[in-house]
Amino acid sequence: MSAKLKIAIGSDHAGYEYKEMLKTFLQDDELKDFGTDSLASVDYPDFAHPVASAVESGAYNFGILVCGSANGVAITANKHQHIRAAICWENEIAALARQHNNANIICIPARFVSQDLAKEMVKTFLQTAFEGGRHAGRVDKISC
Ligand SMILES: O=C(CO)[C@H](O)[C@H](O)[C@H](O)COP(=O)(O)O
Repeated sequence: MSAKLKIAIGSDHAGYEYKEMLKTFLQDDELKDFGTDSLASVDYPDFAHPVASAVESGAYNFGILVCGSANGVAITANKHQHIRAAICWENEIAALARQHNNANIICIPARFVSQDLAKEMVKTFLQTAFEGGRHAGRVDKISC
């Protein structure tokens, strides 16, 4: 039996419905929802920063962020020193984000992918290991 993952999740209004759907999908994991809590218009940094901080602190294994294009939440999360937030729009990209980049936050563009694909990508992201090897030195060089 594998250990429960601790996952931080957040979205803006554009990602709210996907976030709620993913919470149901991931009900067997330990999930903390950092908001938003409705479809009312909000500012994505107000939710991306708390999710990134939660993962950066080590309290959570992974983060999931959802907004319209995923650009806003990814740009925000990647301001954090130990965060590697990857925008994913195909399942293979979600796998590569883990295998090659050791990404710790998946950023989903709710306005451009289906809910089924979002679920598939999240499952892949959470279940795929970092390959290390030649990728480890490259990932180490990201921080400046
Ligand atoms: O990446 C984003 C912002 O840079 C997101 O796609 C936001 O969800 C989007 O900008 C929200 O747009 P809206 O017109 O305010 O709904």
